[in-house]
Amino acid sequence: MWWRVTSLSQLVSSSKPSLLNQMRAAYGLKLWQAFSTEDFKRAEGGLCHPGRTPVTTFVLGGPGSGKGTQCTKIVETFGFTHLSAGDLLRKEISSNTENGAMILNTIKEGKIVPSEVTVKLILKAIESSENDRFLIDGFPRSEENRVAYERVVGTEPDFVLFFDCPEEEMVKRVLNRNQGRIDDNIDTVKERLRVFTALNLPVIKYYSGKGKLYKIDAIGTEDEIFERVLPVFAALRPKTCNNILQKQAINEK
Ligand SMILES: Nc1ncnc2c1ncn2[C@@H]1O[C@H](COP(=O)(O)OP(=O)(O)O)[C@@H](O)[C@H]1O
Ligand SMILES: Nc1ccn([C@H]2C[C@H](O)[C@@H](COP(=O)(O)OP(=O)(O)O)O2)c(=O)n1
Ligand SMILES: [Mg+2]
Repeated sequence: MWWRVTSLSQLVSSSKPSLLNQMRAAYGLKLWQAFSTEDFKRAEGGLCHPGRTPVTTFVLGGPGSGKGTQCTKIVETFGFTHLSAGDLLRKEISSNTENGAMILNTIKEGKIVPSEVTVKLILKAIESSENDRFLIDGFPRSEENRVAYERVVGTEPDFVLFFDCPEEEMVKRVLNRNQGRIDDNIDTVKERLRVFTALNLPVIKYYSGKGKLYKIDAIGTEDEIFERVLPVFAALRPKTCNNILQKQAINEK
């Protein structure tokens, strides 16, 4: 199997008190404040300008798998900035920009907008934010997306979440989403599922091969799923602390 099996499953198996509450007790109410900028610093250089080294997490999964729902919870708990590629594209449509009509048609047909357009929107959003940790939701949706991002940004994401959900459940959720979205209909969702399998699964497989993928079972209540997400972020701290300690040791020599 090519999925990365995280060694964190023990952490989520018994949830009384919940892992979230255990972490709150350990770090205080606003968990993300425990993850200082220093914790997240990696190599020299930066994403968009010198000295800037944000943490980036890609959030993947089929339509209706719960990406947006879980991103909201991650933001509340860990202080990430949520950048939904779909939201950025929908904003282009409602602002009547030069690409608006093309984006609308592409989304209606369940296809993928050219990478150049989407990467530019994501970069603009990162650059206009002061934050140093980003959840990039619904991107990359194809190898073309992935390669374009890496070419422009010059780095890979720190890790990738994949919400694994059966098709039947995804269809049910999309058709009940009730947000007035032009693509939340049976014909578009069928095409989106086809596109997901053909174009997005190879990206997921790619990150699995790189050891960056965290596969999350997306069946259950929103809170149950979030309990599965938590250890992925909790694991950031010791790892990055180790890096900092190593750096300090080198500097002190
Ligand atoms: N665990 C869950 N169980 C049932 N419904 C869910 C769950 N998580 C999210 N939903 C609902 O399913 C729909 C799709 O969720 P959303 O977060 O928009 O998914 P995505 O961003 O992956 O398309 C929304 O109406 C949301 O409220
Ligand atoms: N990287 C991306 C992300 C979204 N899009 C387009 C095509 C997608 O079907 C729509 C909607 O994306 P969005 O992430 O909002 O959809 P879901 O939350 O998975 O239902 O936007 C894209 O073309 N390229
Ligand atoms: Mg979404």
